[in-house]
This record gives sequence, C-alpha cells and structure tokens, in this order.
Amino acid sequence: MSIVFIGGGNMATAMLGGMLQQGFAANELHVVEPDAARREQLQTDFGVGAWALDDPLPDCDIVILAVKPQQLAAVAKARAAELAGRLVISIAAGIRMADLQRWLKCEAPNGPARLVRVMPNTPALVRAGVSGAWLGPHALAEDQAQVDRILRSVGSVVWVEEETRLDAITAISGSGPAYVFHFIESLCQAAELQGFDAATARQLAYGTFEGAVRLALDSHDDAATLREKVTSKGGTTAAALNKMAELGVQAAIVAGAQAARARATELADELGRDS
Ligand SMILES: NC(=O)C1=CN([C@@H]2O[C@H](COP(=O)(O)OP(=O)(O)OC[C@H]3O[C@@H](n4cnc5c(N)ncnc54)[C@H](O)[C@@H]3O)[C@@H](O)[C@H]2O)C=CC1
Ligand SMILES: O=C(O)[C@@H]1CCC=N1
Repeated sequence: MSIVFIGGGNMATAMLGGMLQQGFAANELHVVEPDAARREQLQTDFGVGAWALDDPLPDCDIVILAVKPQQLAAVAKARAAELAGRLVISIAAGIRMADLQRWLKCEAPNGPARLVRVMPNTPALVRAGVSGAWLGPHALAEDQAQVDRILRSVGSVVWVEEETRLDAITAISGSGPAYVFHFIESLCQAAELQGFDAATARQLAYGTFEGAVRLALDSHDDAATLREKVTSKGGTTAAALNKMAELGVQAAIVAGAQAARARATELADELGRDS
C-alpha cells in the first residue's frame, strides 16, 4: 500500500513517525511538501520519499491531504485530476465533505475521489493517537478497512456516523493534546515559582502527569473517585482544588472545548463559502 501525504508539517510528521514504527515501509510512504528544508528533514529522519510541488505525484493507492484548512481549496482544485478515482483522506479541521467534493470535481468523468474525513492528533507520533473518522458517500467498505489500518497503526480510532461529530472530536482529542500540554506547562511554572530549577520542575510535573494517567488507565475507579482519594478533608489538595474551582478551571476547560468546536464550524463556513 503506497501512501502520499500532501503537506509534510506537524501532523503528517506525527503520523509518518508512528506508522514507520508500526511496520509501514519507508519506501511506501511519500510526502509532497513545498519547503525544501522540511523535505530534507523528512528524508533524513524517516527515509520517506519527499517531493516538491512540481514533481509528478508519486504512484500511490492513498492520498492524505495534510495542509492547513486555509490551503486546502487551492491544493484540492489544483490536484483534482490527479486525485480522481483514488482514496483521499482529509485531516483538515472543519472543512466539509461537500466542499471537498466540489473542489475535487467529484463529478469528473474518470470517477470521483473516494473521500474519508479523519481527525487525528499528534500523539500518533508515539502510537498513542486518538482519531475520529467519517466515511464519505463515495468511499467503499475496503476504503474504511484501509483507513482503519492506518489509524490503528498510530493509536485508536472512533468511527462516527454523522459528519458533524468530527467537529466535536476535533474539540476533544484533535486539539486536546494542547490543553494537556498547557496544564503541564502550568504545573512546571508552579514548581519553578516554588523555587525548583527547570529540570527538577519538569521531573516533578511530567512525572506527576505520567503517574496519574497510568493510574487512571489501570484503575477501576473513575477520575472523580481517584481525585477524591487524593483529597483529604481540610487538607492541601482541597485547598488547591477550591482555589481552582473559585477561578473556574473546569468551566474554562469545558468552554475552551466548546470554542474549538465553534471554530471548526466557523472555519468550514469561512473557507467553504465562495470557493
Ligand atoms: N497539528 C495538529 O495537532 C493537527 C492538525 N490537523 C490538521 O492537519 C492539517 C495540517 O496541520 P499541521 O500539520 O499542524 O500544519 P503545518 O503548517 O505544520 O503543515 C502544513 C504543511 O503543508 C505544507 N504546504 C503548504 N502548501 C502546500 C501545498 N500547496 N502542497 C503541499 N504542501 C503544502 C506547508 O509547507 C506545511 O509544511 C490541518 O488541516 C489541520 O487542521 C488535524 C489534527 C491535529
Ligand atoms: O488547531 C487546529 O486547528 C488543528 C486541528 C486540531 C489540532 N490542531
């Protein structure tokens, strides 16, 4: 199975790194990327084929559109003829199937692209990704199996029945790693404010996250119960959690995810309109 990523940025790099660790061969993976320095990096790090925009599209079974949403209309329109009849996966946040179909001229005589929308996340790089996926109307059952194999090679996958659910997945697991990194950054900052050097702050904060996540994954208790087990009545944790509640930390996380979802819809409206 030969796969071409169009766009070799952060998300393509994460998926490629994970796929290579999971047994995909470097010679079946290719990237089309305009930035020469990135192409060189991808070749050096992964040994995959890295191609400039004016190179012919490498022979492939699957194309993964991995450019920014703002670049997608131009890329899809320019490559509509090359992509006709192929299995095409879009990982762009927000961008709707109807717009992709229009840009890819899915009414073209040599057969429509078989489209699948996917929302991966960057922990794919360490094969701990979580992806959402939705099968477009022209995609076949064997396309679903191929996409499932790619996504499972870098983590787990949730298939959704309705396209709009992908925006909800974007708000939770697509953007979610950034929320977690923000929390880690904040705990490092708190440790440094307590007088620890950066390396010790990192050890304390990263170690706490790793331990807590491993405990949560291994435990029969839910997260609320595990939280209660740390929180002694009238103790230090209660003092911290009360302060966080006063400052609205949980409400801020929920509202943040809602803002991400709203932005996905807004991006689709902005970029799908008049294009
Ligand atoms: N970064 C993330 O955590 C996630 C990103 N996504 C989606 O993945 C897509 C890519 O995002 P990132 O990798 O973060 O962006 P990025 O900016 O790191 O990568 C995009 C790449 O596309 C290249 N590019 C620009 N014009 C091109 C063209 N005409 N042909 C081929 N390549 C071109 C750029 O040089 C760049 O390397 C976006 O649509 C985003 O919504 C989805 C899930 C998570
Ligand atoms: O921030 C973004 O728009 C992309 C989509 C999900 C994660 N990064």
